[in-house]
Amino acid sequence: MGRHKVLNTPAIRRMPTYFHKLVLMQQAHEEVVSTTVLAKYMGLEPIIVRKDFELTGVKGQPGIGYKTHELIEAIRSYLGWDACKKACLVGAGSLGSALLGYQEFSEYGMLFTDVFDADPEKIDTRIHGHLVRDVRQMTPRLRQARPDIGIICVPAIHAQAVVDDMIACGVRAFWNFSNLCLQVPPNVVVQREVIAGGLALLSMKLKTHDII
Ligand SMILES: NC(=O)c1ccc[n+]([C@@H]2O[C@H](COP(=O)([O-])OP(=O)(O)OC[C@H]3O[C@@H](n4cnc5c(N)ncnc54)[C@H](O)[C@@H]3O)[C@@H](O)[C@H]2O)c1
Repeated sequence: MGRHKVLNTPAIRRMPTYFHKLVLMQQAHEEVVSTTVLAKYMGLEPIIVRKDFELTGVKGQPGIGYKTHELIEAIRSYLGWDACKKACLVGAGSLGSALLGYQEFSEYGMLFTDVFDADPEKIDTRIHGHLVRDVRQMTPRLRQARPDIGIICVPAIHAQAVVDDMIACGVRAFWNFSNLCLQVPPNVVVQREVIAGGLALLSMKLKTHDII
């Protein structure tokens, strides 16, 4: 069995927040940034921020900090946002349409190259400029287009079948928005996104702070 590098998930989850703040700082012509400033902004200990930046390979100057543009590029490279990834979205409903309209994905190196749906009302229409194709055309199209990422926005009951078809076409990474834990072979990676998880945490914070 292949050995996988253990990912520092909390650090990876913090990277986009650093990135967005650094871009704002760059726009404000702040050419140098210290870990103390970022740590205060994020409510973290400076040592955590320093260790996170170490992962990217960027070098700061003691007593001065990091060059903002170098840090931005180091984070971009560490996250693989400097390489273009082709994404195929299946299920162009409420959520799928919202994702298709999110312009910033291109800054993170992700481009929508294919969109599929099963609804005759949506097929052959354009959503945020992206052509929606009949899901029955998916297999021949994907064998040719070879997307890097499959984005799953279909109802849970259809998600596994859609993913199985995509795996058969060679798709090896899935961003799963459906309310289903997908079963995939070991050479396939899945990242499940659950907005309800954030809401659950917020609800618990409300409860424990006795706000409601
Ligand atoms: N992860 C989250 O936090 C989160 C948030 C919202 C919705 N969801 C989930 O995302 C999915 C989509 O939600 P929505 O609100 O956009 O629903 P929706 O009904 O608006 O959209 C679903 C779309 O999938 C299409 N579809 C159905 N079966 C298909 C198939 N076999 N092949 C291709 N397309 C097919 C439908 O025609 C429709 O356009 C659901 O599974 C929902 O539970 C998850």
